[in-house]
Amino acid sequence: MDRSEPGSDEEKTRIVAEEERVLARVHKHLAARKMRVSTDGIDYDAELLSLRDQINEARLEDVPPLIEEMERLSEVAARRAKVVEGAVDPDSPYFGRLVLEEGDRRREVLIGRSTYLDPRTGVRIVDWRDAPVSRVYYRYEEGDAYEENFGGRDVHGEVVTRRSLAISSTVLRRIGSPQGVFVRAMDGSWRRAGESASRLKGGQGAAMRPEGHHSPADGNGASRGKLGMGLEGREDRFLPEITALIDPRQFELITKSDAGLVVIQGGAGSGKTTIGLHRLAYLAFQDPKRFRPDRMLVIVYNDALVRYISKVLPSLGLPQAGATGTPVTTYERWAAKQRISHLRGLPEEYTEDTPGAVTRLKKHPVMLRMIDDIVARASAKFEKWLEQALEKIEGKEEVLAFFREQERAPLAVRLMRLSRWVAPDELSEEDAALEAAAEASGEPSKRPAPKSVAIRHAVERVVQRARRELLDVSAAWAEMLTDATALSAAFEKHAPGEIDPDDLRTAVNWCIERCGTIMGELEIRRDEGDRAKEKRDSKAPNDDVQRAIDEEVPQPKLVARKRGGGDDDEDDFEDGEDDRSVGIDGAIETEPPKLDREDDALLLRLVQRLRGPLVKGRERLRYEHILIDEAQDLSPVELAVVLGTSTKQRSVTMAGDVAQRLHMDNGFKGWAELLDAIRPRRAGDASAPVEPLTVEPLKVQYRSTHQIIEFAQDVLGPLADPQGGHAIRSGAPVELFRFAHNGEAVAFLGEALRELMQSEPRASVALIARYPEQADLYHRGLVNAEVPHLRRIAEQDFPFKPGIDVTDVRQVKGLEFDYVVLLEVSRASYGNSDEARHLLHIAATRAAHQLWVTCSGEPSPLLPQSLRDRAY
Ligand SMILES: Nc1ncnc2c1ncn2[C@@H]1O[C@H](COP(=O)(O)OP(=O)(O)OP(=O)(O)O)[C@@H](O)[C@H]1O
Repeated sequence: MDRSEPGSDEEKTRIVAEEERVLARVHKHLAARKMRVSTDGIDYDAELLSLRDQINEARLEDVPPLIEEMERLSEVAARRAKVVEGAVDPDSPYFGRLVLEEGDRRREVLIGRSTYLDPRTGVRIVDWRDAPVSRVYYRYEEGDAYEENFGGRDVHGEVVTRRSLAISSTVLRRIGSPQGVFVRAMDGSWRRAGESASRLKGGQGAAMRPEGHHSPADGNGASRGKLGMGLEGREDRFLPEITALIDPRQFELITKSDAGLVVIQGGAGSGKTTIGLHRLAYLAFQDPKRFRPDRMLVIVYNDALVRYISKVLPSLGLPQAGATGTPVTTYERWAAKQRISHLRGLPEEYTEDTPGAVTRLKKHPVMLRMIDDIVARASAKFEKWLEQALEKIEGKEEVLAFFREQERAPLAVRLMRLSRWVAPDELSEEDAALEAAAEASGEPSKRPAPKSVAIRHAVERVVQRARRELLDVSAAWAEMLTDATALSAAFEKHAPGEIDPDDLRTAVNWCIERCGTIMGELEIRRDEGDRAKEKRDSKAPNDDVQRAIDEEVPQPKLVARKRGGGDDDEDDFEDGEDDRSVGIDGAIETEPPKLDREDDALLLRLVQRLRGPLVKGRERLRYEHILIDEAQDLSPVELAVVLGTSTKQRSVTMAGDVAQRLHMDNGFKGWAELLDAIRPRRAGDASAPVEPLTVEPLKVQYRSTHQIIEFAQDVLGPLADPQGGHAIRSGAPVELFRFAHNGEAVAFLGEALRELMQSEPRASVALIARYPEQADLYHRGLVNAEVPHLRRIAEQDFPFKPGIDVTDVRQVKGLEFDYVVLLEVSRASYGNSDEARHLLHIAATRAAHQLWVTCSGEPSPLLPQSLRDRAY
């Protein structure tokens, strides 16, 4: 469309004027209300107190109307409190405007982040989470007829006007309407989005608009060799602003049923994280009691996202993460915390150099089957002991039947139930707490308990023994990882051909060495703990559920073992910092034993299956809703552990993208396979219900331009999903720049970046290398080239501010930047492997508007041929 035709200017003027008028009216009203609230507010408390006095003194027949009046008044007071306190932010009071026509009635509804209704003035702001009005906003377009149920009434109507608005610091800055997107420039003038961008490019007609629809004629190379799209005045893409733009498909996912597992699969930048977080906010609004913020959990991929999301949660109406807020964490942090709190005494540090073969083994879905087998073997062993102990006692069959009926519960719970059943009068507080914690794991049997003292004694003896010998999680873990025969049999049975025998050997050898040391240390500490315990008053009440089921004695922090230092056993377990051992000859000695990161999941899964659900203090650790972002990068065992903390309704959102896998060794094959792997399988129950699986695809990739998405799909090669999504914006072509030497590359980029920072000081730029060392090199070079606003990001410490972040590809997952330059996309950095394809895909799709690729050696074979042909 020709943007300069007079008609479109009139349209712009009319729409802008309309919206400015509405905003002025709302501001005027809000200012007046502020005055009113402070001067003529009714004192509802006083009125209610007076009514209460009247009721006390009233005759019987007068009481009902007084009570009715009291109820009415308290409702009004509550509503008013909600509305008045409903914190309409005058800086940004709403982000959407609807004009609805129902019969001969027309009404205007503004959509915002909280509700504010004033029938007198007709100012009506409705919270976006408040259906059904929000449904009309999100699901219908301007001109659509709708049918909705408002407060029990079926209503037909038409959407006369539907606009999205960006208002910040009280100023209207952007209007989205079917007639076009209008943006306020710094000088206060209004333009259609796209106009100024193409003008900045010398009017060559390349449609580098930050908004609008993609047209194939766009992107004709007008910007070759120039970084920057003239994004002055562009809209903020941060979460709060996106609430206005959510599309009907995304809205459908946000408002999905509050029970069951939902998998959102979507290409890079299709809004998975956005939707997951809005879903959290929506659920909390619909049922604030159940979805209390602190009863939900958000697991994201990295620390940068933890920081970013914690910061934006309040804008979605959820309190800041903290004691009462929703915990936002990475899986690794969450798992380490749980593991340390449930299994004290094990090392708290992790090895940095876990071999790939070990990771592959420990993350393989077969580990879940191994854990099933361990639990089944332990139960069988217990049954055998029980049978032997009860051999000549009448009623044996009944006891065994009771134990077998509890099959669904973790072993510790089964033992506890059994001993409570035979000796109900010996109910301890711990037992009751454990039962409460295990409530979801199958009901206790209703059989009448046997009275025989002989049974009682025999059962107690066997239960005691089992608690000592069968519930030892660390021992089970060590046994599982070091039994090469059992491991290879399990692979043979469940995943034939999925592990290389050499890999298995390497992994088992590694585990034998590590588990041996760790278990040895644990053994000594237990002995010491036992001795210490003996000294203490052994009858001291212990009301800690965790300890009731914890056979391991809590210990001071494990520190380095001195070896070769002579007789210094006494020093082995000092409660102190890491005292790396120094031998007689002064040489640095062996490191203290460490776990592999992957051990956390295995240990925690064993805790869940043997001892019972994870706990927090005295209560079961349970989340009403769990959002797991980048779920494709968790292994089935890790997911099973996290999902084991969801409530019975299992309200879970898993967001992910098969194309953005980073952990190639986590056994991920697809969503269906993943869910199948974590499906509960209980001994002897092959028909356990398969969890209903809904994989919900998101098809529109909002972040990046059509050119960037095409490039990113190309580098995936055979891994690309033919059903993948599509971009809706068009921009500059992706460029490849080849240099003879990286010094030349630095000089070239230095100039382009200096220019960019000058012309677009608000732009966010990422320079993404494959390896940290490359990032260091470029960073140093660019500092010398005096590029301003330069930051070297090595540890996820992105400031989310305009400027240039020089980093490596493993840091950037889930993030986004206006411009991205991929550094050194050479054969050496991105060879022909699946991992390199995924990495390149992830790095490229961080760019919203423009992508450059540089290389000073032989270009990567993953780069599209056409790009290599036209490289600079
Ligand atoms: N309906 C929408 N309209 C406009 N922009 C949107 C919409 N939904 C999401 N976005 C924007 O698209 C970008 C990508 O969103 P988000 O980060 O949620 O995607 P993602 O699928 O999680 O991405 P990735 O897979 O790369 O982690 C963000 O800038 C977001 O604000």
